[in-house]
Amino acid sequence: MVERAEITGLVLAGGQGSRLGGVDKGLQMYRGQPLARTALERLSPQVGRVMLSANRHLDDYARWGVLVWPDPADLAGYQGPLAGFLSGLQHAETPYLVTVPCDCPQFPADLVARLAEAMHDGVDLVLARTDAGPEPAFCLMRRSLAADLRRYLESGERKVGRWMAQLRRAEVTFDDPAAFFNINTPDDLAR
Ligand SMILES: Nc1nc2c(ncn2[C@@H]2O[C@H](COP(=O)(O)OP(=O)(O)OP(=O)(O)O)[C@@H](O)[C@H]2O)c(=O)[nH]1
Ligand SMILES: [Mg+2]
Repeated sequence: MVERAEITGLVLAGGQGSRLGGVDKGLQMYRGQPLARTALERLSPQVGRVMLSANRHLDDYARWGVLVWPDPADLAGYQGPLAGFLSGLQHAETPYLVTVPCDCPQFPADLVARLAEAMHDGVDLVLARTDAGPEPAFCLMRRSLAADLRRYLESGERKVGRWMAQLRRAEVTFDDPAAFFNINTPDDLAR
C-alpha cells in the first residue's frame, strides 16, 4: 500500500488532438471548463501533488498554478504518451507517479486509492481496466522505471502496451465503464 503523499499525479495533455482537427485537447471547453483543468481538479485530492504534461500553450497551462513539463527535447514532435510518462518520471520528486489523460473528465474519484492498494513489492506498475479492457493512460508506476523507459524509447519503440508487457504489472478492475468515457472527436465533445 502506498500513501497518497508519496504519489505525484500527472495530467497528460501533450497530444496532437488530430481527431479534433489538431487543437490542444486539454484547453477545449467541456461543461464550462477546459478539459485539462477538470482533470487536474479531479486528480488533485487523490495525490500529494500534481503536474501537467503539455507540448503547446505551456504558459496558458502554467497560469493555473500547475507545474507544466514538455516532453523530453530528444522526443519532441508528438511521439506518443510514453514521452509524457518519461517527462513525468524524470520530474517527479515522489517515489510514485500516476498518470491520467486530459480527455476523460469523469474518471473515478477513488482511482488512485484503488491503484495504490494494488502496488506491492514485486509490482512496478498498476493499470486501471474495465471489462472492456485495460486503460493504460491510467497508470500508477514506480519512479525508478524512468531508466527502463528511457532505454525503451531510445531503442526506437513507442508502443505503450509493449513497454508495459515486459514489466511486473497489476491491474485493477473498475465496474463503471462510463467513468472512462473518453473525448476524441468533435461529436464526443458535443455530447
Ligand atoms: N506528453 C504527451 N502526451 C501525449 C502524446 N500523444 C498523446 N498524448 C496524451 O495521451 C492521451 C491519449 O491520447 P489520445 O487520446 O490519442 O490524444 P491525442 O493524441 O491528443 O489525440 P489524437 O491525435 O486524435 O490521437 C491524451 O491525454 C494525450 O494528451 C505525446 O506525444 N506526448
Ligand atoms: Mg493519439
